[in-house]
Amino acid sequence: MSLADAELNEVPHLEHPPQDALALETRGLDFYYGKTQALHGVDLGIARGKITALIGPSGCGKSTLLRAMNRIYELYPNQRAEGEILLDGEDILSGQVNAADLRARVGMVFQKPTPFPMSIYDNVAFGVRLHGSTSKAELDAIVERSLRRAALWDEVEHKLGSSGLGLSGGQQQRLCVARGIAVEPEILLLDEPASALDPVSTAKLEDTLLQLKKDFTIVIVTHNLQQAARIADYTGFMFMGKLIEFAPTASIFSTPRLVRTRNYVTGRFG
Ligand SMILES: Nc1ncnc2c1ncn2[C@@H]1O[C@H](COP(=O)(O)OP(=O)(O)OP(=O)(O)O)[C@@H](O)[C@H]1O
Repeated sequence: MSLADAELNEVPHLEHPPQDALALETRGLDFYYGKTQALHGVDLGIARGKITALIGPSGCGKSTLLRAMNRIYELYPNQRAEGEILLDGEDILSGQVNAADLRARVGMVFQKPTPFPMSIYDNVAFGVRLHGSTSKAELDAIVERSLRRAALWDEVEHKLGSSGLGLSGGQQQRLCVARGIAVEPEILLLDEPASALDPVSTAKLEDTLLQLKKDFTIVIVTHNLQQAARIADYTGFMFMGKLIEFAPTASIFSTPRLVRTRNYVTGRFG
């Protein structure tokens, strides 16, 4: 049952998971593109072993927040984050955490499938090779396990030497998931991973993510509200660079506390 308009309010409502359940947390996170501030004091808690969805209108800061979590923005000039991002309690913005190590712990899958121009096998092995020496037998096992977990093994096991670019869009995206999890990250970030996929490939990717949350913490940015409702345990609603509502997904969709969240999830603006 929805709350009456009078009961909805404008004060941010953040119902985060308990502190000891958090894999990652942002505290007072601000983000700047040059002089433009794109995030304003974001406090967000990401529960370990769950799927958290970030939703909100275009330009509200969803991708920016995601990109802060593994400091990928550092690869671009004039982008900076201020505040704290705690990964297992350690502040990754403190200057003490090496970027390469961080990105092995917090992997990312982008909106458009981005297989490297190399074989399916080498795509998955890429990060593992980068992060240390592994025997051929170990590498074979990691590649197979990662492709199985990404629900792609059955479709590619006989063509591991073929180019990753020869796969369909949906397969390419699952290949990127396999590449991301091959290094056993703690957290997998996905930025609109299904936006370029057809409904069948989208359903497959969603099933894959539901399987993966047994082993990984997942954060997904999506425009697709049904997708958030289907797969996310927690959902955060962002508006103009602020996280204004955060709660278990069912509450966000059935009993949103803020007028803006209600209007967005019921399709009144977006
Ligand atoms: N490279 C950039 N340089 C300057 N401003 C940027 C840059 N990238 C994003 N912004 C601005 O930061 C704000 C947040 O953008 P962001 O991409 O995080 O939003 P979003 O919620 O992910 O949007 P969308 O749903 O359209 O992808 C926007 O106002 C955007 O214009």
